[in-house]
Amino acid sequence: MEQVRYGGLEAGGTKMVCGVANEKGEWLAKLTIPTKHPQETMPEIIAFFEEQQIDSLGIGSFGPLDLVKGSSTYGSLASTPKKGWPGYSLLGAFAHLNIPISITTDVNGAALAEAAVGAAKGLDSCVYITVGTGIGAGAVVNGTILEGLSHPEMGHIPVVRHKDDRYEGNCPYHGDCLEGLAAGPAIQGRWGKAGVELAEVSEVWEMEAYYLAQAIATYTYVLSPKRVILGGGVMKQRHLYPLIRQALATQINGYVKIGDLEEYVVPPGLGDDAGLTGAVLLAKQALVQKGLKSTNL
Ligand SMILES: Nc1ncnc2c1ncn2[C@@H]1O[C@H](COP(=O)(O)OP(=O)(O)OP(=O)(O)O)[C@@H](O)[C@H]1O
Ligand SMILES: [Zn+2]
Repeated sequence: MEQVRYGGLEAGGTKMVCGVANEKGEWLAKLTIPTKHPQETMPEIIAFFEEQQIDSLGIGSFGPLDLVKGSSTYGSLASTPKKGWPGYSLLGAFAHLNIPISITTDVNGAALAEAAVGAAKGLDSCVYITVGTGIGAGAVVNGTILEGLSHPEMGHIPVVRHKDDRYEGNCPYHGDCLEGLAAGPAIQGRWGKAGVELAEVSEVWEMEAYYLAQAIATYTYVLSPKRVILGGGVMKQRHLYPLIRQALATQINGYVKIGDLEEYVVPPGLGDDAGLTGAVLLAKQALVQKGLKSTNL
């Protein structure tokens, strides 16, 4: 029998990573191109997947996305500031391939990949948070990615301000939500320099940890995940991990029995392939759901 070919697309605001993998998860082909206007970027991606003769496709995309079941614009990008992309249907772009397609957020894809083969391997729940230009989080609950009305927007939860924080916050929708106070651009806006140049300034990271710990406490109370994975550019400041664990312990104050915090709050287990791995797992699930394949994942 010919081998199955799973297509994965990690659609990012900066770059598009495409890959094709077989059943064993071995990469058969890959393509990375910069994200420009969709009219420029998408034809190359579509041609790649056509040529690769994939059997199903998984997409983990930057958002916000319309994932409202039954919506006529299901699988389209919503109000992104990226030129040309609002309203663009990622799902529609591949409809003519006539294959099963599954689409979710990049962070849901990353959570799925981490739960399957990464830092939460063997667990049936986790939350994956990225702290970069924005803050986003995805979750696996009972072995399945979490979607509902559409997809979660965990980066935009309200947080209690740090007593020394005078920064107004920069979320265009909420001002001082989590993303508005703690994503990379908020660090730059508050302290006047990019995070990478502030590595030695302890107040910066103490405040950052205070906000991220609040988010983790909230996700812990609401979702009760078995592990929380933190990635993204800002988390390259490795000293943030112990600071976050400490702040989390203080904030939860023993109310939830978490166990070893070093095992609860962890860095990603997958490297640069995380997004693509998640996308390929979605492709596998899409094929199984269509009944075209019966093996378990
Ligand atoms: N080593 C570092 N230390 C602190 N901050 C960093 C570091 N590297 C990158 N950043 C910050 O992370 C942000 C970029 O995040 P990231 O590298 O995850 O890219 P991104 O893909 O644009 O983010 P997003 O996933 O939100 O779209 C910038 O605000 C940058 O200042
Ligand atoms: Zn917000």
